[in-house]
Amino acid sequence: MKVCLLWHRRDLRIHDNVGLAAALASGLPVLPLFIYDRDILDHLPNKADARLTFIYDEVEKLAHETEAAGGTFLARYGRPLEVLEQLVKDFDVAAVHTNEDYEPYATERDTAVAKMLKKHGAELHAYKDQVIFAKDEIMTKSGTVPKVFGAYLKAYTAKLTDELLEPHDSKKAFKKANLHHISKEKAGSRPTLKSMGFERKEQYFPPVKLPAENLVRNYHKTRDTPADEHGSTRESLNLRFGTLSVREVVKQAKELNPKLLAEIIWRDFFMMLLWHFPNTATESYDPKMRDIPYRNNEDEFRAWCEGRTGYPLVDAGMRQLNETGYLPNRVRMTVAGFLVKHLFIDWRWGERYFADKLLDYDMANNVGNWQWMAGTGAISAPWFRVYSPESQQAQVDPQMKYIKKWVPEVGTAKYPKPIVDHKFGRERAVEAIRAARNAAS
Ligand SMILES: Cc1cc2nc3c(=O)[nH]c(=O)nc-3n(C[C@H](O)[C@H](O)[C@H](O)COP(=O)(O)OP(=O)(O)OC[C@H]3O[C@@H](n4cnc5c(N)ncnc54)[C@H](O)[C@@H]3O)c2cc1C
Repeated sequence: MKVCLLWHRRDLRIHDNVGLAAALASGLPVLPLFIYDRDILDHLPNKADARLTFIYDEVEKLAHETEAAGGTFLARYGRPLEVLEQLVKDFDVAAVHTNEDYEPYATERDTAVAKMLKKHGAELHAYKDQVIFAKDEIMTKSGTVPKVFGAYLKAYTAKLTDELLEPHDSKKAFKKANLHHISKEKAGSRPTLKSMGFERKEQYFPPVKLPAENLVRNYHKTRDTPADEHGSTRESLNLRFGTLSVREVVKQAKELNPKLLAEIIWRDFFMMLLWHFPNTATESYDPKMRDIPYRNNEDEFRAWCEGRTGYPLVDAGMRQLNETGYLPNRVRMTVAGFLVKHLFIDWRWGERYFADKLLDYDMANNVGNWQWMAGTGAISAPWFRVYSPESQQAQVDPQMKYIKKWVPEVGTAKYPKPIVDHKFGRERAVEAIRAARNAAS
């Protein structure tokens, strides 16, 4: 019997899922699938990984929901190309449905998968699901890639109709009649964290639900208060893994708070930029910023990683990141700016460190924001702008509530002296960047 696969990746949910809705409507019985991708997992630095724990729990939830609806959920550990080729041989797979992923690794992988499937007479169907507008759906009037956020935002909100935010009815169609059921032996057992060589890492994960209405209404007033745990939505993790649908998130923001809507649109913006310029995952977008003589002092980098710079807001942020896998946006900006300007360390070092630590790590958002802070991106703060960590602290944590939580020894003899003087660090970076830019032009 011919079947189709629904290959889950960054869309770990049944409701409002474009690819799943299309698979269920295709007329072929659907076998949902998740692949624990060795090409990604083999590079994780720790065997106890909170993100993998989150993914594992969500995949198990999907498996149980599928069984409860009368279907079979497949889970495999391996390399997607090999796993899919084996599944095509084991089952009579006519099509694989999936939702698009715009990261460079994912686009290359999907091209290879489509080619392999074609060889076997099957097709790959990929759908836009994790953003509202992708690729070149929003361009400038002259047809170029937008690099001014204000203009992009204007064009985006003008195009953002309520119909686009209507949920896709994947949940309604997720029933026995549309699902394929096979025996446990044929389905094979699902990998466990242990069988993949990992262990659980318990960490706080924000609940899989929309943020409270009250929080969203007040978001513009509370978002820059790191001491307030409910100051921002904490929806980044659920957006990252698609446990919430972007349409429900955008719909809520559109109805309740334009500032929040604009922040969420940054996410689409950075994904669009990375899709157009995949080289910027590892290279500065601005050619004049590619030969900056960063100092890259390893001891200072370590002090930054461990929250020992002598700048309380930077240290509080890095300690929060290390312990919880989360950082509020304004503190992300402060620690990033400090690394790339005051310590004058390559933005890629910081980007990689965040990639290891952030629960909500997303290549497009991380790279985009790091390049913004370093002044190297397609869109950036001016390269000569250097934020003072002390002024940031006075603005966002005047009572030092946040700082005292994470750096209890602040103000005592145990707390280190500043690793670099603000004025000295600022001038050192600005002069070196100016000289490198002049040499490049
Ligand atoms: C150096 C640096 C690195 C970052 N790395 C990441 C990352 O790896 N993954 C990630 O999701 N966000 C990243 N951000 C953006 C932002 O800090 C987080 O999305 C936000 O702090 C998550 O908390 P929240 O969900 O409560 O955000 P809220 O303030 O409640 O915002 C709601 C949603 O809007 C989106 N958003 C908000 N601010 C931004 C922004 N500046 N850029 C892109 N999207 C945004 C996110 O999806 C977020 O969940 C980074 C920012 C900086 C300065």
